Amino acid sequence: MTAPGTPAFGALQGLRVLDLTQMLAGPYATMLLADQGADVIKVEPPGGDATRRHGPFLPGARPFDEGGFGAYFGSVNRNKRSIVVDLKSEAGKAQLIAMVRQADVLVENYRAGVMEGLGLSYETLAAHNPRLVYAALRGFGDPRSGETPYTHWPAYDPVAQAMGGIMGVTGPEVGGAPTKIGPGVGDLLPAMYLAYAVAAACWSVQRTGQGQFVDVAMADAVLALCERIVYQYSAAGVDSRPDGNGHPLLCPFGIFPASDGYVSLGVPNDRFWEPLARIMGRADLAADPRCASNEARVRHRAFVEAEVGAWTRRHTQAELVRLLGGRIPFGPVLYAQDIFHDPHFQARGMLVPTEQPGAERPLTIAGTPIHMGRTPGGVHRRAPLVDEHAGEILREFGLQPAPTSPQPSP
Ligand SMILES: CC(C)(COP(=O)(O)OP(=O)(O)OC[C@H]1O[C@@H](n2cnc3c(N)ncnc32)[C@H](O)[C@@H]1OP(=O)(O)O)[C@@H](O)C(=O)NCCC(=O)NCCSC(=O)C(=O)O
Repeated sequence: MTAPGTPAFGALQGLRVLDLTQMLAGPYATMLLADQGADVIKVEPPGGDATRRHGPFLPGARPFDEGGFGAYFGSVNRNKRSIVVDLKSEAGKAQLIAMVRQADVLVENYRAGVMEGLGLSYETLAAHNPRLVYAALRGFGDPRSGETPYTHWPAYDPVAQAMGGIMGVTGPEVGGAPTKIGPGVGDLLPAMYLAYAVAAACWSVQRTGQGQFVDVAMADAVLALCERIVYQYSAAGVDSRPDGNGHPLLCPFGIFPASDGYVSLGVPNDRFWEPLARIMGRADLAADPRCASNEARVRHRAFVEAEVGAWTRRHTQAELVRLLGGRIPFGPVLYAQDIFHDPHFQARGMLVPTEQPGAERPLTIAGTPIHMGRTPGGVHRRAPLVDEHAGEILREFGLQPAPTSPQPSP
């Protein structure tokens, strides 16, 4: 049956998700569900999710202490509705349990033990709804699926990036200190795994009628991304170290200078090496024993990268686009300003204007990279104000406002 608050679009239409998440990791996971049509109800603490205060704020935008939100919150909480429920009050706990009885999924990213401390453990909630898929995202996982020395450590993105192995392979090759990846992959990756796991668990509910506890650790998700360091160490005893802008097994494969910026190219096989050498005006390199195969190029990496780099830096990015685009795996290194003007991202719907309440102009946020032919997802609703949908949500669940819960905003 389709839940009343569910938008009429998306493959997950009809899936009701109670979203008790905060910061980036949990909200990104529920955003992935909401983008495909799930009815994601953000259950916020009194005062709202603290990340509402993170900017930037467009001129005139409603401030966070009046229930508004900055761009950080606006990006990852689109397509969701909001209700404030004080889970530290008896009335609030009862309200959540009543909502759980009618929901399909609950997602939270508190520290291990927080929900138990509130008397709202998975076991308690599953007793009220055995079909519930309960998804937890923590720094080092939940004790239910394996206690570790770090189970109770709080964690943010850099912690997961450091311990999951990705910082150890990122940074300058020579004398390189470990380097953090720009976007919060320590949050975003576990969020993606969690959303995938929720979808899988929901399919299992369809077949068995039973929900389950789903647990993704940030550190594990990052290691899963770094699968190469695992097999390299296992097979050859090779410890990880910063890869620089290249690849330990492929060459040329990385970033090269243009006269006015940088470009990237990936030429691991002869099918692309031969045309690259020809376009460079260096047909001799296609036959040179130092370059004849990927293995030879990896062995003579310094020579190959110097030859390719000496040629690329004589051209502008635009010239290189003309010479190499579509002929070999190639692309210019783009910054945000370039991306806003690039026809590809416009055509693919990746730059989506949304309302930031009170603001004089729309806030552009990143769209969904998922395109589905029959059940398209996308951004259909701006992020919610604090408690914005309390009235309609309570009505849909057949509930009265809890005495401690603020009245719905006008
Ligand atoms: C993010 C955290 C470090 C934040 O730590 P804390 O600020 O100490 O929060 P905790 O989760 O431990 O506890 C939350 C507290 O809020 C209370 N709480 C929560 N919701 C409610 C509501 N609705 N009503 C009343 N009280 C509430 C809850 O009972 C806890 O109270 P008390 O028990 O009384 O304190 C931690 O939650 C954590 O490690 N989470 C798992 C990993 C994770 O998701 N990290 C963030 C990734 S995002 C990221 O890195 C990034 O954005 O960058």
